[in-house]
Formats: sequence, C-alpha cells, structure tokens
Amino acid sequence: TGSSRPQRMLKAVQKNATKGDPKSVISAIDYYCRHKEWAMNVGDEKGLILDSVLTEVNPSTALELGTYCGYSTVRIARLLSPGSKLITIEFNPAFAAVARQIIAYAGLQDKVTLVEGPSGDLIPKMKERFGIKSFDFVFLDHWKDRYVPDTKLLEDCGLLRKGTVLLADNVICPGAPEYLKYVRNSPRYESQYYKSNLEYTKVEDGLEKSVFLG
Ligand SMILES: Cn1ncc2cc([C@H](O)c3cccc(CNC(=O)c4cc(-c5ccc(F)cc5)cc(O)c4O)c3)ccc21
Ligand SMILES: [Mg+2]
Repeated sequence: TGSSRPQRMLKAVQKNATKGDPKSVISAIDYYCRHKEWAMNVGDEKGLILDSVLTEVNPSTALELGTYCGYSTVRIARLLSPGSKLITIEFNPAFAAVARQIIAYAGLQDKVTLVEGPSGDLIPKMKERFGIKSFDFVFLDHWKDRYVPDTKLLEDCGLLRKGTVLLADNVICPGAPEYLKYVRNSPRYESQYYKSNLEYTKVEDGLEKSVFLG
C-alpha cells in the first residue's frame, strides 16, 4: 500500500524544513499544500489571524480540538511564552502519529501534550488528568458538528473562565452554522468574525473569535 497524505506531508517537512525551526516547518507544509497537494491545515492566510489573536491573548493554557498533522499545533506552540502549555486532542491514530513527528521536528514537544481520543470523552478528564483549572484559549478545528456540543461541554466542565477566547476555524467553509448561531446569540459570548479564505484557495472562509463572558 502507498503512503497517505499526512505521511507525504511529513516527508516534505523532513526534506525541506530545518530541525528545531518552527517557521521552516510551517513554510514547508504551506509550500507543499499550495503547490503539490492540498490538505486541511488552517494555512498561511488564516494562520496570520490565528497568530495575531494568540499574541493578543498570550495564553498560559491552550486547547486545540483537531490536531490533524500538527500544522496549527506548531503555529500555536511557537508563540507560547516559556512555561505555557498547549493540549491538542486528536482521535485518528494515523493523524496523531504524523502530528507527533511534525511537532517534534519543530522542537516544540515540551510545550505540547497530544492526547489521543475523541474530544467528547477527553474534555471531562482535563482537570483530573492534566491539572487544568481553566483554558485561556481554545482553537476549534475538528468535526464542525462537534463545535457546539464541545463548547457546551467546556462550559459545563468549568473549563472556561471570564475572558477565555475561543477561535473557530471554517465557520464559512465547510461551515459551522449552528456554532455561529450559538455564540452570536448567546449573552455569554462576545463574537467577532475574521473574513479570510479557505486554506490555499480563493474560496471564502473565516475564523470566529468568541470571548466567554462568564
Ligand atoms: C471528535 N474529535 N475529537 C478530536 C477529533 C479530531 C478530528 C480530526 O482532526 C479530523 C478529521 C477529519 C476532519 C476534521 C475536521 N476538519 C475539516 O473537516 C476541515 C475540512 C476542510 C475542507 C474544506 C473544503 C473542502 F472542499 C474540503 C475540506 C477544511 C478545514 O480547514 C477543515 O478543518 C478533523 C476529528 C474529530 C475529532
Ligand atoms: Mg480547519
């Protein structure tokens, strides 16, 4: 059997990036996915919005739902202050295996805890397993129909605090209409839409930033 898209992405990183240099890992993936083979990374255009929101929040504890190959994991972890932590949840073992190698290649393994399993099962275990009091920042990029149930689960598990920032990918394409309705109509969130494009294309997409008001 041949290689998978994630495995080919890993090869591109090992061939074109410099070990321990997150920026070169990000560029290698963006080059490969723009010129060779599209893949569902947040990408360079939406990635700049992710970077700016992250720099503004400067989270001590961050959560990512949907690691995939670890592109946004590297984007987030490279901007974390010393001692800050990113927990990323991936249910697909093949994706997780590639992501671990890409995160390690970038030299960010000490800032990242990749947990394998479905978000719905793992979110309620965050406090007991990782001693998390609450998250300062959450990046949603997993199954779009899980954005609402997992946001409600984070609320119910007391993992959001006044000022926690949620940033959701793909609210236009593929779309997360129920999520937009939820955060935009709820008095417990202050939401803002960042218009952009679907990774490596001219198709409209965007990120929704929602601040939990407590
Ligand atoms: C429960 N649970 N817990 C952890 C967890 C982790 C996963 C996986 O990481 C995983 C697997 C498959 C799909 C996704 C969601 N991502 C997407 O579907 C997506 C699509 C497109 C797009 C856009 C246009 C197209 F034409 C085709 C695909 C662009 C994007 O940026 C995406 O993020 C995430 C899944 C459920 C999980
Ligand atoms: Mg996405």
